Amino acid sequence: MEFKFDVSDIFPCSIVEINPSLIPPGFAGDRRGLTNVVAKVAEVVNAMGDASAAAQGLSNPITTAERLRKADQTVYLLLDREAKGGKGVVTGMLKTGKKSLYVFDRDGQHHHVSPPCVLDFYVHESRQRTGLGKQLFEHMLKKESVEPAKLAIDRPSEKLLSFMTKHYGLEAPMRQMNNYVVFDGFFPEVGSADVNGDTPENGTKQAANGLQTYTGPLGRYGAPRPPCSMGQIIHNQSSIQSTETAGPQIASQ
Ligand SMILES: CC(=O)SCCNC(=O)CCNC(=O)[C@H](O)C(C)(C)COP(=O)(O)OP(=O)(O)OC[C@H]1O[C@@H](n2cnc3c(N)ncnc32)[C@H](O)[C@@H]1OP(=O)(O)O
Repeated sequence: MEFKFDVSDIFPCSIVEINPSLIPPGFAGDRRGLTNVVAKVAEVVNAMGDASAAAQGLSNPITTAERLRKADQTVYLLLDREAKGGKGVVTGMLKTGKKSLYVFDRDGQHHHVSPPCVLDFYVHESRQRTGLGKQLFEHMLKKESVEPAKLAIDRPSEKLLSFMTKHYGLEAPMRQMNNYVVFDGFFPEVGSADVNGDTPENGTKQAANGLQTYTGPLGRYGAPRPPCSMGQIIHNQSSIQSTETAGPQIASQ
């Protein structure tokens, strides 16, 4: 995707990470330069978010600069810095972030997890199926030190499911009520150190990696029931407590 300004001037390498500050890596200008560059980064993020939404048939973009500013998420941008006579084009975008989720495994056991998630992923139509998606995804895996099977994916398209099968051998997605998908390997093996934890009275099992297995009653959307007795409410004892964020997200964003 082309922009009216030179993207190769703003972004110093072929894959850049954009965090909520919207300041590109390596920026070393004055205050006015900063305002200018942040506006350009916002324009790129918004344009890639719009293109991704259009490619997925969504009426609203999942990725916008405004949303990124408010969330603890990362947008990775892939560039061809040599294209257009050195002006550069943006060829791909991948957004990740941690989410507090309830997910169930193949045995129907519910878990409360805060995994790294793939939230939005797009490669420009003119460059799809040329390996750029894999290049961007591999970069993210390395930066976030995560294995593909440990990711949760928000509303994956058929193309992305095919991508996960082709490149990482991940098949038979476990589709969740919140529209996320996880694969075998997401949950720790039974008997591994990860699932050995205390079982407190509230029916949750706290694992070493923060994964909680919930064995109590489930409420709407398959989530554990909120505190129901006055005693629980007064003493702020919910049925389950997140290790990562205040409230688990049932619906995707
Ligand atoms: C959480 C989410 O973001 S869900 C939404 C994911 N994004 C989209 O569906 C938007 C449109 N698609 C795309 O932007 C891209 O195709 C991506 C991001 C899914 C993959 O990026 P690419 O650069 O095409 O991937 P890459 O070239 O590394 O790998 C190719 C593989 O991806 C899958 N794939 C890519 N395009 C397609 C397609 N049109 N139809 C089916 N599978 C596809 C296939 O497995 C393909 O392998 P193959 O060509 O041997 O069949």
